[in-house]
Amino acid sequence: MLPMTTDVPRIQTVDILIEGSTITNIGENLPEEGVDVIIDAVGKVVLPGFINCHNHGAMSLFRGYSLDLRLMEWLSQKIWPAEERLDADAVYWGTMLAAAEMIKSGTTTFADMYFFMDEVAQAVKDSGMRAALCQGLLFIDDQGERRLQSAQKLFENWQGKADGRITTMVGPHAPHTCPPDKLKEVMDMARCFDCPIHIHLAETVEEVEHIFHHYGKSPVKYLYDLGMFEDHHCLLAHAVNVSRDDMYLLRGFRGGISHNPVSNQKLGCGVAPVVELRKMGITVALGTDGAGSASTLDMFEEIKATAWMQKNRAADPTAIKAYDVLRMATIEGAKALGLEQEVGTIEVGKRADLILVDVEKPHLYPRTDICALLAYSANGADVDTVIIHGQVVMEQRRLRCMDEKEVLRKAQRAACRVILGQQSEFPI
Ligand SMILES: CSC[C@H]1O[C@@H](n2cnc3c(O)ncnc32)[C@H](O)[C@@H]1O
Ligand SMILES: [Zn+2]
Repeated sequence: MLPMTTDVPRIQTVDILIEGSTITNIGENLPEEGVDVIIDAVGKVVLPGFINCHNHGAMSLFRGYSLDLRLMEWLSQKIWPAEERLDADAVYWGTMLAAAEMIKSGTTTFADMYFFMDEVAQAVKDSGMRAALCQGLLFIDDQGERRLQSAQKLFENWQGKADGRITTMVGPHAPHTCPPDKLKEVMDMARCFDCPIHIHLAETVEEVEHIFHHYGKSPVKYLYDLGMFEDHHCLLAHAVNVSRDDMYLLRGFRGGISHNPVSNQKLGCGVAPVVELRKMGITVALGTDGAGSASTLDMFEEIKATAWMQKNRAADPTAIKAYDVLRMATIEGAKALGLEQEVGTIEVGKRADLILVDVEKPHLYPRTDICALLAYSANGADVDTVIIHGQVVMEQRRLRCMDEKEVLRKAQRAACRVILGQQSEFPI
């Protein structure tokens, strides 16, 4: 196993004992008496499950729909009109589709910001995943107040539910969709619930220009001056277009950044200064964003994209190493969500959120440096078995908590309804 507990890679050949939802012992040749289920991990590498720190799960319904546009055109002309046709059933099956894909590619925890959060939470409960959920709070129409009430209901109904697999956050969408008075209200709400804040920040140059035009400062400085980084735990999605001054303002803030490189590349947003942020001691985790922009929810793709983009940005292949990026996908993700006491490493006392990666494959031979093979050569289809909260949710690539065919069928039907506005099928 690769426990991700140390700053440098440490591979151990050991047994892992799980009792209930918790890892209770790690060691060589642990006794088998009284153990109900034994999983033989020969030929596999056991890792902590990946933590996808920024997603809009039900946007998996928009995969392949409306591509090759700038962010604000994509959102305002295509996605937001389609999202008006969303209903509870569509969000449930869209999130189940996302959960199926995430589990099958090794993700055990995800952060989600969306609408119809009762259905998102139900899908998390049913799929067996762990998630940090927030109602998306946009104030661009007359629905802002209703969304604030939904955020309160999400906290009241779901915080700590599904055996503790669900936690909640407060989710102002972005500086350009939330006016300052609403951001203050949202910060009060986060303080009152003792919840983290999850927000998109500095994703595009257009956002930076928009905020500069209205407030005469950068998006980071705008949130800083509002007091967002004073005492709140914040999860900042993107932070691509940040200056050196912005980075100094962020130094020491509680929480972390979700770097989402595939979505950033696809939308032409730029390359986040990950190496510099990390050098300043800022936690940088990984996320996919919704499959509408990222196209897949496979964290192995984010791991590779991070490595390639940062090496290229620095014109230096030593700028970020395979193990650094694996840490960003695991323990750094746990820190960004405030869940580092629970998940992110394989340690006695932590929740049993583990993945078994099958390395008996041509593209993972010869057995040289395991970290390099996992970060640069493996892909989601190499994940064989997934355990979340002590429960085996996938074994030999078969999902155990959902009927995969039903999920595909129901998601297809929902996507037709939401995108086409009717029950008809897409032309092939
Ligand atoms: C308020 S719920 C989430 C909201 O965000 C939209 N969205 C999806 N991807 C992005 C992105 O990359 N940047 C900003 N906003 C995004 C989604 O469509 C929902 O409306
Ligand atoms: Zn997003």
